[in-house]
Amino acid sequence: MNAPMVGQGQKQKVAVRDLKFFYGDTLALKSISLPLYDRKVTAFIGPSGCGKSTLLRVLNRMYDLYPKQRAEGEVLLDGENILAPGQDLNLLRAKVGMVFQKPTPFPMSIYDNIAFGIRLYEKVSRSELDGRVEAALTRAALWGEVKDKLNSSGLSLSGGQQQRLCIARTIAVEPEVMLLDEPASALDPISTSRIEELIDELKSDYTIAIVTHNMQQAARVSQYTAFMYLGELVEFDETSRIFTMPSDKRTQDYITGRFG
Ligand SMILES: Nc1ncnc2c1ncn2[C@@H]1O[C@H](COP(=O)(O)OP(=O)(O)OP(=O)(O)O)[C@@H](O)[C@H]1O
Repeated sequence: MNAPMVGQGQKQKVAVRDLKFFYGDTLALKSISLPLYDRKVTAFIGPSGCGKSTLLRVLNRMYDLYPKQRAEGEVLLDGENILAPGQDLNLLRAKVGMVFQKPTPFPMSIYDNIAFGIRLYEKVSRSELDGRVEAALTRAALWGEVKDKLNSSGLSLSGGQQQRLCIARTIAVEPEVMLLDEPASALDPISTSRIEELIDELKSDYTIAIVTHNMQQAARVSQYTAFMYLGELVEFDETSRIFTMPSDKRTQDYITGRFG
């Protein structure tokens, strides 16, 4: 595997080292090592069941909510192993935010969807909160569409708007890393391209990992791509290389649609 040579000179915001992941006795990730470079987008691709979502869920210890799931190895965030015991998981999840495939707004107003997370982590005045809500919605390219109905339910928005609301909610707590699990797969083509534009824009401030089944999307939005197969990392490289001259035949077969 060619990971150590790729992206030399770039800062590794996250370094995954020899990561194994178990669902009970089943090994779902087999010694994965890869970097997430600072303020770059890394796409995780591969056939269904290869472990993309599992890998993503390790990066903010989402799996911790489930007693039979466990990870071995290291995931260094700015050099600190987030898998080590004694981590403050709330703080970790504020630093490493996640957006899911299906938009999941809270059943509350648009304003409160954003304000909720801020209030959870910080004590801020009402006027400061207003500013933070506006800034997050603006950053998620949603402010113009919702500024006159901030008290309406988040659930009253369209699917694409709901997903941008969820991205705004993640941005509002000022994370450093954003994990996106097929964020556009439930959306129409116009909403999808808005989300892709947004990802491109967000990478100036955030380190982003995205799981996608859409090869064109991976090629459009990411600078680095990890191709996984049966719980292994087959290849990690610059996206342009993965899609033009992959070094492994399985990657070649996958990106040309021969399997998966
Ligand atoms: N809760 C679970 N309990 C047991 N095994 C699981 C669980 N979730 C996932 N797995 C197994 O772990 C492996 C990786 O699954 P994962 O969901 O990470 O794959 P994926 O690449 O994200 O797939 P997809 O593209 O279909 O979403 C699969 O073999 C899957 O069956």
